[in-house]
Amino acid sequence: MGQLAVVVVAAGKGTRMRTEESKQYLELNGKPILVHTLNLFQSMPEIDSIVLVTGIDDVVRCRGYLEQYGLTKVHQVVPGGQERQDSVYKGLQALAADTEWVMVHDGVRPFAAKEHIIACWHQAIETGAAVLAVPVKDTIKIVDQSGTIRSTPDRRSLWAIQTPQAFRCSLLLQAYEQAAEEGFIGTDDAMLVERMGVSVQVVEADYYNIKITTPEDLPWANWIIHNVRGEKQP
Ligand SMILES: Nc1ccn([C@@H]2O[C@H](COP(=O)(O)OP(=O)(O)OP(=O)(O)O)[C@@H](O)[C@H]2O)c(=O)n1
Ligand SMILES: C[C@](O)(CO)[C@H](O)COP(=O)(O)O
Repeated sequence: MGQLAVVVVAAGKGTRMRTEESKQYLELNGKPILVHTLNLFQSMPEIDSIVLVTGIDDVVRCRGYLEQYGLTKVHQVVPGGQERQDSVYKGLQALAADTEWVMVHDGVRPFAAKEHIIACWHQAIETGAAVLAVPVKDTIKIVDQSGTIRSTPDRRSLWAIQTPQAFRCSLLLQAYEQAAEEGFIGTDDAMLVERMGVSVQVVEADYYNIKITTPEDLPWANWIIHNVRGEKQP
């Protein structure tokens, strides 16, 4: 089926978390959040290799984690860029030349379910590109600068997009090259593929696959790790 690699991006500053330490290094049940995320892919036989993208000042610390936590599938640790998109692009450029399939994943999403990750990859094998997502539970409004509601999209067609996002590697690289040439910045990887006119499929996941973003996510993450993922206290 060809080599499957994961690019895990963890070069963000975690501004919205408002902690001194960047959120990917905060401890959850005795280990950094980022290590939980890397362990997830390390433990999956379907994954051949991992490229880790970190802040320029964190490369050495992260290389230390590889040894400390037995993360043997992480073949490259590369410094990221200003925007998430820059970091992903650097990760893609570090992939081995024979990588046929790539998944991009946020370093601060430690709870993606393995069966959903595999379903996402299988969907990408069928159609070229797929992302995990959940139907939105709230009513979403389009609101203008003055705070006035302009429209209410039909909720049945709204999905909250997660990672991993899986692609044929050559397709995603082409999308990133084109976006770079045209100065386009998107908020996820699929957007860059969509704007090439290529269809991206959604694969339904679950609501536990949170992106740890703001302080109130931390107690929720702590609950998930024990009650959903079944980890014992260290
Ligand atoms: N220049 C960047 C920005 C983000 N990320 C990564 O992209 C993922 C999702 O981004 P987000 O949750 O927005 O993280 P931060 O950018 O760190 O958070 P904030 O926007 O609050 O500063 C995170 O794993 C983050 O480390 C990255 O690798 N490089
Ligand atoms: C890629 C992503 O996680 C999908 O939900 C999200 O768009 C990342 O956005 P952020 O601005 O980096 O939080």
